[in-house]
Amino acid sequence: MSGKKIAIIGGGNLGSAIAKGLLKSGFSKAAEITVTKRNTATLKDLKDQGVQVESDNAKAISQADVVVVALKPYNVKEVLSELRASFDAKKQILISVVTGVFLDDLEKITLPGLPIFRAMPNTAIAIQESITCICGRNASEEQHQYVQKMFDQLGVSVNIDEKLMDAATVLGACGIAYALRFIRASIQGGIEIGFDARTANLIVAQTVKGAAELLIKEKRHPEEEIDKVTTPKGCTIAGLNEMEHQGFSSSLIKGITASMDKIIKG
Ligand SMILES: NC(=O)C1=CN([C@@H]2O[C@H](COP(=O)(O)OP(=O)(O)OC[C@H]3O[C@@H](n4cnc5c(N)ncnc54)[C@H](O)[C@@H]3O)[C@@H](O)[C@H]2O)C=CC1
Ligand SMILES: O=C(O)[C@@H]1CCC=N1
Repeated sequence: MSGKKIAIIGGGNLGSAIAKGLLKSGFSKAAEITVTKRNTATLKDLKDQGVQVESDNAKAISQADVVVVALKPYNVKEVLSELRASFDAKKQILISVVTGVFLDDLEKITLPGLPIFRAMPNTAIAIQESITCICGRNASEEQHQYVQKMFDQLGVSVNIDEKLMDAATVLGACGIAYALRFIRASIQGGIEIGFDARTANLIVAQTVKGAAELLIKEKRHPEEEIDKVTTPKGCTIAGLNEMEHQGFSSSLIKGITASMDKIIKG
């Protein structure tokens, strides 16, 4: 239990997922979390669990020890610059999960010297299975440890250099969508070869989970595991090679670089 009051500014997809993850993990009590949104009606689920929902950002920030900003990138400057007076650089830390807004910009919009972190999680944070890349400035060792502990409760966290934050956005945050699209395509294939959608979904999702666990728990390289599956002249290699002839790996790599270009060039 952290004991700190956390204000999440912007209770959309990610802001709400963070609140749910903090609750489920036991890192925060419901009464320690405030989630803000202009129209709080859609936050009923969180409110029913005892989370404070609020449309007044200034009030939420001034009562918080930790401010998590989960606004859309184009809203950040406008919203935060009006809230400058609510921050306290001596007592608070700011954690931004916003894509493409630098530590430099965040410090200019808020207060000089305010301990500021950028964290890039993905939506699996709602079930404590996110990968979250973190970087920060102006923070003490204790504050760094707090932020890392917070995101470790919500999955796995890794400290990175800020210059890799856009790449982290693509690989981890966008990555969950790429993985889900792989799963959806596999389900469609599974239906074509005879399964009903529900059974295909279960088989594919558990297969992907197993593949990921082999890499995470056993620290194996994917190709080492693939070699164990590909019987000579067998059906796996026939399928894999056809996928590669159709551009499977190439399309993924091109998709990843297209996402990166979109962040960099807008
Ligand atoms: N959705 C995702 O998977 C990820 C999103 N991000 C980043 O997180 C941020 C939020 O993304 P989403 O949650 O997907 O967007 P979203 O649009 O679902 O959430 C933003 C929320 O901010 C609220 N909002 C707008 N103006 C406000 C104001 N003045 N005061 C309080 N709330 C206000 C909106 O009503 C909305 O609910 C973005 O910057 C995005 O780049 C980062 C990693 C993953
Ligand atoms: O698509 C987006 O722009 C956001 C950033 C990472 C995930 N969703």
